[in-house]
Amino acid sequence: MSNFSRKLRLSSTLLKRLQQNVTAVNSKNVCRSFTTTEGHRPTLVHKRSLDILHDPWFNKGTAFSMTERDRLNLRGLLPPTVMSSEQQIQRFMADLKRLQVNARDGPFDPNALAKWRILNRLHDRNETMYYKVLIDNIEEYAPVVYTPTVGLVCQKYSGLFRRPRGMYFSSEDRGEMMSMVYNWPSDQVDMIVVTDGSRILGLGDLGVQGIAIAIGKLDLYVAAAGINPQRVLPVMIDVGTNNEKLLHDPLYLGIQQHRLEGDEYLAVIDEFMNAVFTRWPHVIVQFEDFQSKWAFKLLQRYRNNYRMFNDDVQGTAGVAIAGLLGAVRAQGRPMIDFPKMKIVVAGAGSAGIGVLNAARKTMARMLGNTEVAFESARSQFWVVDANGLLTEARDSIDPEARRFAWKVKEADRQGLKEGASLVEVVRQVKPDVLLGLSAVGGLFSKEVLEALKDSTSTRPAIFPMSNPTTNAECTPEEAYSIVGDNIIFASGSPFKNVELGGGRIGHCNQGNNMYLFPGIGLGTLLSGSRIISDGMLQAAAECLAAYMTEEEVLNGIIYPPISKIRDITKEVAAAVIKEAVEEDLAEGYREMDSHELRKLNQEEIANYVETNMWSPDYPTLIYKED
Ligand SMILES: NC(=O)C1=CN([C@@H]2O[C@H](COP(=O)(O)OP(=O)(O)OC[C@H]3O[C@@H](n4cnc5c(N)ncnc54)[C@H](O)[C@@H]3O)[C@@H](O)[C@H]2O)C=CC1
Ligand SMILES: CC(=O)C(=O)O
Ligand SMILES: [Mg+2]
Repeated sequence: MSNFSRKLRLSSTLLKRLQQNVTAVNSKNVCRSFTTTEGHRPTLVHKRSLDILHDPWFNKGTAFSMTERDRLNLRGLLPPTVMSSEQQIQRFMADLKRLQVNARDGPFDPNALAKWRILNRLHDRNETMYYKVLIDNIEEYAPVVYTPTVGLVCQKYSGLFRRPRGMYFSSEDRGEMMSMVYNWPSDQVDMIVVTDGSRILGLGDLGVQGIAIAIGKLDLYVAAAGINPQRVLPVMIDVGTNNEKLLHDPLYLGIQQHRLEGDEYLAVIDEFMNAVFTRWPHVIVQFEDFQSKWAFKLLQRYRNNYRMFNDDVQGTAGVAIAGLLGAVRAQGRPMIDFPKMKIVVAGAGSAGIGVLNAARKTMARMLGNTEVAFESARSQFWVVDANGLLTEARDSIDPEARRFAWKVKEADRQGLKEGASLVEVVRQVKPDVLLGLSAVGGLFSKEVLEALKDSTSTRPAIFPMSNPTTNAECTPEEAYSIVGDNIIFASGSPFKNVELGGGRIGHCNQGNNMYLFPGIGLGTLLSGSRIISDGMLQAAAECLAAYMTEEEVLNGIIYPPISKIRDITKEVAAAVIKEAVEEDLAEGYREMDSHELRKLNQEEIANYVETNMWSPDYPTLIYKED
C-alpha cells in the first residue's frame, strides 16, 4: 500500500473514530469505545519512545496499556495511570468546558491560564522559538510559566495535560527504574528537577500534577541560566497522594493510593537516584516541593554523595539572606550590623527552617564564627508556626525547629508564652523583620501590620514570601498603607509597585529562589563540582546580596528586576565556580579540566560562563543518513 493510500485509509478510520467519539459523548454512553478499529488487527509501527507520542497518527497518550508501554519504550514517559479512551474524552471535555469560565490566578491577570496554554503549545511545536519568546519577554511571561500561574496549572493539570513532558517514576515501577531511564531519548542530561508533588508552592499535596512545577523551574534554567533545553529533564516521582479530592477523582492521572511512607518511600527515591546517576553520572538533581518531613531527610541522605540540592531549603535560604542583608543596607547601616536584627519568622517548614539556619550561620560568621557566636545568634529569631510561638514548653517539637525554640524563662522575660499569637509576638518583640513562609494568605493581618508600626527599626522589612499570589501573607498595598512608606517589601510572587503619592514609588521586590537556583545549577555544572557545598551556596547568596548598588538599596530595591535574571544568574554561576575551585571540589567540564579551571581569573570565569550558555538561535540543519 502506498503512503498516500495508507494515509487515506487512516483518515477514514480517524473520521469513524471521531464520529463514534461524538456519539459516545452526546449520548453519555461512556461504555462505547472508539479504540477498536479494523477488527483488532495490530498496526505495525517503526518508531518507539517519544517519537510515538509525538506522532498524531499513533499516539494514544494515557491510553497506552502497560504492556504497550513496555513494548514501545514508553514506560516512564507518561503519567502512571492507564486511562480508557472514554476517560480521556471525559477529561478533555471537562477541560474544554472549563475554558469557558475565566481562569483567575491572582489579582492581576484573569487570562493567565489561557496564556499558559498558548505558550505551552508553542513549547510543544518549536522549543527555540518558545525560549526566545520567554527570554525576550521574561518580565511578562515568568509569572505565567512560573509562580503564580504554574500553581494554578498544577491544580488543573489533569485537565490541561496534552503532550507529556519529562519522566514519571511511580511506586509501581519499583525494580524497573534502571531500565526505564533509557527510555529518555537524550544521552546527555545536565539538569533534573524532581518533585514528589507533596507540597506544591503553598497549595499542598497535588500528587502527580506537581510535574508542572518541575517543568516551570526548568524553563527558568533554560531562560536564565542558558542550560540547553535538550538536556533538561523534569521528573515526577508518584508515590501516591494524600489529597482526598484527587484520590476520588476518576480523571486523576496519578496513582490513586495514599502516599508511601517510611522505608518504602525511601526505597523508591533511592532507586530513582541510583538510576539517573547511573545513566547520567554528571547530572545535577534539584529537589523541589517535597513536604518538609522528607525535604530535610533526603537532603542529608544524598548531599554528600550526589550532585544535588534542595531548592526550597537551600535556594530560598540564600535568597532570603541576600534580602535581609539588603534590608540592613537600606537602613544606611553596614552589612556587619546584620547580627543585631530581630527577626520574626512565620512558618517553620522546609523553607522557614532553611532560612533560619542560614541566617543564624551568617550572623555567627559575622560575629567571629565561634560556638559562642552561634549560640548567641539564636536569640535574634522568633519562630511562629501553626501553633503559635515556638518554645521549649511545646509537647512535640520537630527536631529541625527545636534549635529555635525559646527557653520558657527567657520567653517569660519578654512577656511571651508558648503558643503566643503572631500579633502578640510582633507587639512584644518589635522586630526589624517580619518574614512569612507559612503558606497562609493574609496572615500578616491589619492587626499584625499595625503592631509592626512600633518596630524599633528605622525601616522595617516585610517579606511575605509564600506562593502563589493568593498565599502571600500580605499585599504591598496593605504593607505600605498600614506600616508606612518607609518599609522594605519583598514577596515570593510578583506584585506591582505601589504609588505612594507625590510621584513616589513603594518598591515591591520579588524575593524568590529563582534568583539563585539557576546560577547554583549552572555554576555546579560548569565547575564539575562533585557535590554542592554550603560554601558554594553561601557564595551564591553573597553574590546576589552584592548585586544591587548602594543607591538602589537605599531606594528600597533589594533584588534585581526579573529582566536582569540572565545577568544575575551569570554572576551567581561564576561565584559558585570560584568557590568550588577554592574548595577543591571542581573536577571540570568538557575540555575545561580542573587544572585549566584553577588558572582562570575572575574575568575569565565570567567569560567561560557566558560562552557556555545556550541561546535560542536556529542552527543550520544538514541531513545525514544513519
Ligand atoms: N519565595 C520563595 O522563594 C519560596 C517560597 N516558599 C513558600 O513558602 C511556603 C511554605 O513552604 P514550606 O516551608 O515548604 O511549607 P510547609 O508546609 O513545610 O511549612 C509551612 C509552615 O507554616 C506554618 N504555619 C501554618 N499556618 C500558620 C499560621 N497560621 N501562622 C504561622 N505559621 C503557620 C506551619 O506550621 C509550617 O511550619 C509555601 O507557600 C511556599 O510557596 C517556599 C520556597 C521558596
Ligand atoms: C518558589 C518556590 O520554590 C516555592 O514556592 O516552593
Ligand atoms: Mg519550591
